[in-house]
Parts: sequence; C-alpha cells; structure tokens
Amino acid sequence: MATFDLLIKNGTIVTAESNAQGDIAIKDGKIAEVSIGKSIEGTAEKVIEAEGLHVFPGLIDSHVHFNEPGRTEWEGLETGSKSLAAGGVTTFFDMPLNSTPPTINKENLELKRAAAKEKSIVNPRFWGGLVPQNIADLKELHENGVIGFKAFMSPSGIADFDNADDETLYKGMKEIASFGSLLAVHAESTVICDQLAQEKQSQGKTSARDFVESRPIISEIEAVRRIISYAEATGCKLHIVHASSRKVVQVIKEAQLRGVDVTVETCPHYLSLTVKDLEEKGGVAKCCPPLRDEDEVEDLWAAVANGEITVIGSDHSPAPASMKEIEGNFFEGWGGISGAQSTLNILLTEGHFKRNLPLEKIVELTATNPAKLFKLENKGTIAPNYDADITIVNLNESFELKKEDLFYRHQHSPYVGKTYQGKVKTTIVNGQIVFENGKIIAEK
Ligand SMILES: NC(=O)N[C@H]1NC(=O)NC1=O
Ligand SMILES: [Zn+2]
Ligand SMILES: [Zn+2]
Repeated sequence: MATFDLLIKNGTIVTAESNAQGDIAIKDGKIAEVSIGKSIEGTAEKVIEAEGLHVFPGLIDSHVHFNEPGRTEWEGLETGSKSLAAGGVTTFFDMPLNSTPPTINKENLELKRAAAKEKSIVNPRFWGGLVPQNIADLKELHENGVIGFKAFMSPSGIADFDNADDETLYKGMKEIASFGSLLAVHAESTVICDQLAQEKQSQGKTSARDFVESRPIISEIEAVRRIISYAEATGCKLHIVHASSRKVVQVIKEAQLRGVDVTVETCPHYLSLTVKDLEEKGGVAKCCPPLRDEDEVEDLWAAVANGEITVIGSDHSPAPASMKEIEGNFFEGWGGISGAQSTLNILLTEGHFKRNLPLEKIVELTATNPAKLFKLENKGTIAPNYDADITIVNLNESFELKKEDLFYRHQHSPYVGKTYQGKVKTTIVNGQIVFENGKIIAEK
C-alpha cells in the first residue's frame, strides 16, 4: 500500500475546468495522486478530512510590494508572506520597487532573493525593474530568473525608482523582446495627471473626488494606447497592471484582436471599493489609479465574467498608518492599498456569492492564468506532479475581518469591518501546512 506525507480526503476539488469531490495525495512536496469519486488507497503521516470544504490551487499573487530589503518599516517578507498564507496565497511575485535598493540589477536581485529565502513562508518570485538607468542590466536580470520587468509610465512615488520616459520604454521593450521576456506597466499619463493635479490644487480643490478626477480613466487609456503601440513596434510581450475600468480593458481587448501580445490585470479593490470608500475611509483606500464609481465596478465584474481579464493581483502596497493620514487634502498621503490577505475572500464574496462568478473562474484568474503567463511549470492547478500548493476553504463560514486578524506589519486595510463568506482553513505550500485555523504554523 502506498504511503504519502499528506492525504486530503473528500474535499470538493476546484480547478479552472471543474469542481468535484475527491481525494488528493501529497508526497515530497508534490501532488502524487488525485482521485475523483473514488478514495485513494494508502496511508499518510497526516490526513485532512475535507468533507464539506473546497480545495483550491494555492493562489499566485502576481503583484505585491513587500519592501524588503531596505523599507521593512512599511512591510517585510515575513509579515507579507504570512498574510498571504492566511489568505490562501502560496506564491507571490514581488515588485522591484519600494524595496531599497530596488530590483534593477543582478546584485540587488540577489539581496532580495536572500532575504526571501530567510523570511518568506510561501514561494517567492521577483520582478525586475525597467528604469532609465538600467537597460544594460535587463538581460542579466532575466538570466537570473526574474519573472518579467516592470516600468512606471508616471512617477512611482519612490525616489530610487524613476519612471520610464518614452525612449526608455521603447529601447527597453526592444531589449526585453530580444530575450523573450515581458514588460508589465503601471499605465497612467504623467502629462494628464500632473496637469490636472496642479489645476485642482491651485484652486484649493483637494477632496477625495478632486483627487480621483485628477487621475481620470482617460489618463490610463492614453498611456495604455501608447504602450501598446510600442509593443506592436518592438514585438515585446506586454502586461498592463491594475486596470481600474472596463474602458481600459476594452483598449487592450481591441489590441489582442489585432494580434498584439498583451494581457491585463485588475485588483480586488477596483472590484469591491468605490470613491465613496475613499471619502469615508480616507487614506487606507487611496491608490493609483484611484478607485472609481459604482457603475465602473459593475462593468469591471462584467469584464471578469466575460474572460476579458487575464489575472487578478492584489497590488498590496502597504505603508505605516502615519503615511496614510489625510487631513483634508487627498493629494497627500501614500497611495497604496493593504489587501494581499483578502484577495480570495473578496472574489468569493463579491464575485461568487454576490454575482454568480463560477469558482472555476476564480481559480483561472488567481492560479492557472498567472502560472501560464509567467511560465511556472508545475503550478496553477491540482493535478499529479504539480507542486502541492493548496488552500482549503470553508465556503459555509462567514466572518467579519478584524484588524487583529491581519498579519501585515501595519494592521490596517480598507477591508477591515467587512463581512466575508468563505474562510481559508488551511494553506499548504510545497506539501507543508503553513497556516491552519487562524494560525501560522510554518517554519520559514
Ligand atoms: N510605488 C507603489 O507601490 N505604487 C503603487 N501604489 C498604488 O496605489 N499604485 C501603485 O502603483
Ligand atoms: Zn502601479
Ligand atoms: Zn504595484
């Protein structure tokens, strides 16, 4: 009789294609066997009885800022990765900025990799940065395993990560295309945003609505159109991060139909929060691009349901509470939402339960598609020989998110106080249980 490390019995196994009750056997960090409708014969060191629970592939969060090394007073790989484990996320891609030094050359990548090896309790991967100073470093970063490159088309808010001017974008994309990697962009127009911000502030207009109006959807659309034209000219694969509106997604869809290799991410905050939340909650709900209005949220859900979105990432961009304070002037205070722990909760509650989004679609957007797009060969689904990255969820349990439940360095989030349906019970990374019943139980 076969012996396994771990057996998960009688859970409803959800993949991008189906959901059905069955057993999963895990050995040496891998999924050894999956059996639908028939139990797996064998013994295991540990058995999880998952009858009545749902078993998902661990989420892959393709967009977090953990700020380590160098800015760990904002977050850090230990607290960041713990929050992911608590949210059912088993792999993250850390952005190249907000850590100091930023990940713009091999040396800096090695610093980050070493920090993650020491501190992360889930699987880390890294983005490289594209900035005006580092085109000559891109290839080496690629050869050393970055998942892709990230550039800002508007100021990043971080002094050591300059936004890419058009020349840098064009030359950078030619270079990235030459070795077949991908460029992700924060696409907002500097010209539009700067000009509107100046106009607003010079008139003393500094409300939440004024801030939002200073970064309008057209600013995203303009930047997306421009970067798509560079993708067409250079043949560089392009990924647009954090689209805040279906109107932005539409531009991407049109390019895809012309044959451009471009994909798009949106974030849970654009699917669950509005300008009203920014007005009511203040700094914790401030981000760029900003939150939009209710009709935009509904349109974006339609885009999700319609297969127009490639991946959903959290864009967890935390900061200390003192930096999130807004005293009447919404142009002040750090833009970035602390949300990495809540992605699955939001998609289940707002997507599945409220809008009938199939569970399979949630798996596709949070695990299968990111694994495919970023070429993680053994991740993104539950099948034999895949890495045993799994999250077990009780869809019948609801809970109110309390700030004490957050594993972030700074326990604030616009989602605190909200009630979610579907609670993460167990998170398994490479066959090891790292989170169970509200507690982190992992070794680093
Ligand atoms: N630097 C950084 O993390 N910026 C992020 N924050 C945000 O709200 N949008 C971003 O791109
Ligand atoms: Zn961004
Ligand atoms: Zn970001």
